[in-house]
Amino acid sequence: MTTTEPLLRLDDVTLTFPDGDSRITALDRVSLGLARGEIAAVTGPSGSGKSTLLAVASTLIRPDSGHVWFRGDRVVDLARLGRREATRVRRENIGMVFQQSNLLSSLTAIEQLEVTAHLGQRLVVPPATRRAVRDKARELLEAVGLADHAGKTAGQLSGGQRQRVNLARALMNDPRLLVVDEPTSALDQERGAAIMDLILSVVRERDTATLLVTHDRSHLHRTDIVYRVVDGRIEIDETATAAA
Ligand SMILES: Nc1ncnc2c1ncn2[C@@H]1O[C@H](COP(=O)(O)OP(=O)(O)OP(=O)(O)O)[C@@H](O)[C@H]1O
Repeated sequence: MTTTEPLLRLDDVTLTFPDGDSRITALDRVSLGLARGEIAAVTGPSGSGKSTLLAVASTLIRPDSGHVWFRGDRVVDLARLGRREATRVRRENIGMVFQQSNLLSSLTAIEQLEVTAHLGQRLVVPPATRRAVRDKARELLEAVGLADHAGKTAGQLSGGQRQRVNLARALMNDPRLLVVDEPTSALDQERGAAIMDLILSVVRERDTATLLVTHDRSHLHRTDIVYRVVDGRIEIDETATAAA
């Protein structure tokens, strides 16, 4: 890759899963590039491979073949990393927001963010670092409109509020890449629209490259490019992209 290369580049990525006696092709020779700060929507029918694409882009699954070039401190091929190195790259560079908020039920909103920041650090964290982490967590909770809810546990928050904490947590380590998988599917329409609006505003403001899987077409015009995945193959949705 040269310096003009994108943050993330998938080259001819294929991934299959076992399916009885045969295998199902979840990603079929997928290629795409995502520039720094670019927001890409990923649409397509159920079972077409969207979540699998995000899993590959965020090191959770290694594809059978192809390359997943990621430009962090140095350029690495996520498709070739061992588990340990993949975890390190993910923690340092990639934030994830999934359909369910999967917060730790006993922790308060601010603690959810702090735990993420301290993951991978030494067991004894210096007080100055702890303070800086807390300030950062407060600032992010404020950015997602939860400044007054920092002390509430996951169970004391509504679904929409939990998803806001989830977003703030995903941004805690200033990821170069954010992957977001159907963040509104567990919410009613109004709350879903508010979360989508928040995600798009926050990533744009922070210039965070984002891969956003969504069924909600009403926000596509706020993204930079719209992809469509059908049967594991990816193509640019020219009409939706032109309107973006
Ligand atoms: N862990 C797995 N084991 C076996 N098959 C899988 C696994 N994960 C996904 N698949 C299959 O791979 C294909 C793509 O699934 P994927 O979850 O990526 O689709 P999707 O587009 O995200 O669907 P949805 O919109 O319903 O979430 C599907 O046929 C699915 O059944």
